This record gives sequence, C-alpha cells and structure tokens, in this order.
Amino acid sequence: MKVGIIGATGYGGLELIRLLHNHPEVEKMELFTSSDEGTIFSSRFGHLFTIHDDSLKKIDKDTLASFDVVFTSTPSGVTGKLLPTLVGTGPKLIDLSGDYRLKQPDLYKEWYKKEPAPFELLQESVYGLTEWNEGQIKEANIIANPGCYPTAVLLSILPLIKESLIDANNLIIDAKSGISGAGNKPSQATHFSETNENFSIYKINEHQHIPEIEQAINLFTGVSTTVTFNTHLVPMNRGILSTTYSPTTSGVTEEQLFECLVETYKNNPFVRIIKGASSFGTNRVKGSNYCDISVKLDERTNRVTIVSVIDNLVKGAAGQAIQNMNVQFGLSQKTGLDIVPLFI
Ligand SMILES: NC(=O)C1=CN([C@@H]2O[C@H](COP(=O)(O)OP(=O)(O)OC[C@H]3O[C@@H](n4cnc5c(N)ncnc54)[C@H](OP(=O)(O)O)[C@@H]3O)[C@@H](O)[C@H]2O)C=CC1
Ligand SMILES: CC(=O)N[C@@H](CCC(=O)OP(=O)(O)O)C(=O)O
Repeated sequence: MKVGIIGATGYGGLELIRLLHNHPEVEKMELFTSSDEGTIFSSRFGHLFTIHDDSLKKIDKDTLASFDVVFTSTPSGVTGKLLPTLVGTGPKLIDLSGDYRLKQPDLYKEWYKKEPAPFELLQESVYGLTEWNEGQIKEANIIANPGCYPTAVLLSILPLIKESLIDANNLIIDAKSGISGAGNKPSQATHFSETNENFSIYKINEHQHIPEIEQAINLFTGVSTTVTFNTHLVPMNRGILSTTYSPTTSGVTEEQLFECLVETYKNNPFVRIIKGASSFGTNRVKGSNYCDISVKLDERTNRVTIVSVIDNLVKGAAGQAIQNMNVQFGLSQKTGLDIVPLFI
C-alpha cells in the first residue's frame, strides 16, 4: 500500500508516521508539507534518523493521485479547500481535522468560525468512529476522523443511550486533555510557564466538539439531545479522560450498565470495559489505540459516573485513522496497531 501524509510535521502526522512505520501492508510512505519542501525529515525530527530520511514533498494533486490512501492532518479550515481538489483522483482520503465531521455547514461556521467545506462533500464523507460505523467506513472515499474528545466521550455513552439505560437529556460531560491536543503551534494558552503547575477549564460551553457529540448521538442512537460538555487542560503531554454524569433510567443496576458495554464491544479489540474500578488514569492507554471505559452507579443519587480514557494522538487521532484505513482495505482492525500501552 502506498500512503501519503499531508501535515506530517504536526503531532498527528508524526504519530501517523510512528504507527504506519510498523504497518505490514504499507510499502511506501511519503510526507507532504505546505511550508518546508525539500527538507530531510529526520534532520528536523531527529528521532526518525535512519527511519525516515526522505525529504518533505510539495502538496501536489498529480503526485498524490498515485497513492492508495492520503491522510490529511492539518489545522481546521485547510481540507475544506484542499480535499475538493483531491476527491475522485484516486486515493482514499482520511481527514483528521474537523472540516468534514459536521453535516450542516452552518454548524461548522458557527462553532469553528471558518468557511465550511462544500456541501456535497460534507454529505459524502463518513464519520469514522470505527466501532460504530464499520459498514459505511468500508465503502467510504472520504473519512471524517472523529475529534479526540468526541472519541472518548461517544464510545463510553453511546451504548447506554442506545439501550435507554441513562437519561440522554441530562448529560454532563467533563473532559480533560493533555497539551498535545492543541497541536504543535506555540501559543499563549499552551506556553510552558502558563500550563505547568496549572489546571484550567477552557472554551466554557463553547467547545467545537459539542455539535459533533450531539450529531453523533443522533446518528448512532436516533436520540436528539443537547449536552453540557466542558474541557480542561492538564499539564501533561498526552491523554484524555472523560467523565460523564447522568441520571439512570428507573431501576437500572450497575451490572446492567456494565453488561451493556461488554455486550456492545465484545467483538471490538480496542475497547476494554473495566469492572468495578475505583480509580482510573490515562496511563492505562498511553501510546496505544485502546479506549478503556468504566461505569460506577451512585445508588444514593441514582446517577452513574461513566469514565473513559484514550491517548488523544492514537485512538483520538492517528490510531483511529489507521483503524479506519484497515477497515477500508479489508484488513483486520488490529493491523499495525497491536501496541502495548506505555504506562510510565
Ligand atoms: N492533536 C490532537 O490530539 C488531535 C488533533 N486533531 C486534529 O487533527 C489536525 C492536526 O492536528 P495536529 O497534528 O495536532 O496539528 P499541528 O498543528 O501539530 O500540525 C498541523 C500540520 O498541518 C500543516 N499545515 C498547516 N497549515 C497548512 C496548510 N495551509 N496546508 C497544508 N498543511 C498545513 C503543518 O505542517 P507543514 O507546515 O509542514 O505543512 C502542521 O505541522 C487538526 O485539525 C486537529 O484539530 C484531531 C484529533 C486529535
Ligand atoms: C487540548 C486542546 O486544545 N485540544 C483541542 C482539540 C482540538 C481538536 O481536536 O479540534 P478539531 O475539532 O479541529 O479537530 C481543543 O480543545 O480545541
């Protein structure tokens, strides 16, 4: 398989390179840039010395036409314009940005404050939450890889909403992320002296992943709802922990909630349901494509606490993108992704 990566110099791109390097079906990998053409990749990223010593190439649709798959890992607003030039030229397109996730252009405009991608391509793109959309992903030419937060949130709550075990009209979702979630471009908000020894909430009630979560709940369960969703920055590099608080439906037990998750994901290698955990952290999944989920019912309040953890750069980005590529090409989902978490 011949694979191209646009945005290879970013955090998502670097993670694609790390994982695809060990993918047995990838024979050739070329890296594309909008700003650093001709630079030897390993001269910029020394950890790839002897692993990827080729130069960065200019983004060019005729060159890209000979690839089997092209990953775009670029800031929002880029692929809305770039992908229309690549659609139909040959490769399968897997976009890691938010540009093709929201079906309604007005929602994208409202939450991303940017111009949306063309309407027809928004309708053609397939939402790449692998465990929930395998059938469509298999046939897709354009995959909108989910956001990092929505991946952690949706995997943990969709089964319980679908089986009406929780009250989908009262969801409070509280999520925390490591700083690599913000990408490699330095900013005031991610400056070391302002993130180290600090813990902050940001984009209060305004996060762009709110409409994505609501759209996906509706797509996969048929339930229309609004959610309270807030995000926090944790002074660590990788990892997302999502905690959802929800009232349960009358009479539901912790065992039923647990069994629902186990049953939903019994054939899905990357979702692990953990029984009776009283503590839970992102080091369970660091560097891997796993999403670990735990549920605990508070019988005093009849509210359930649903916790999930992912590595934002793996299951939240590059890993899930490769999982989707595997589905598209008829490979086992685990191909190239069978990685033991780092833990420390
Ligand atoms: N970081 C994360 O945890 C996650 C990120 N995402 C999304 O994935 C995308 C990539 O994220 P991330 O890797 O963190 O971002 P980064 O900011 O780290 O990297 C983005 C890369 O895109 C390239 N780029 C910038 N502008 C353009 C342009 N106009 N045309 C083509 N390429 C461009 C740059 O490379 P060059 O200058 O070489 O072209 C840059 O290195 C984003 O949309 C992000 O929201 C999704 C899930 C998780
Ligand atoms: C820690 C951090 O800043 N995370 C980013 C996640 C970005 C992302 O995934 O945004 P897209 O929807 O454009 O893909 C954020 O909260 O905006």
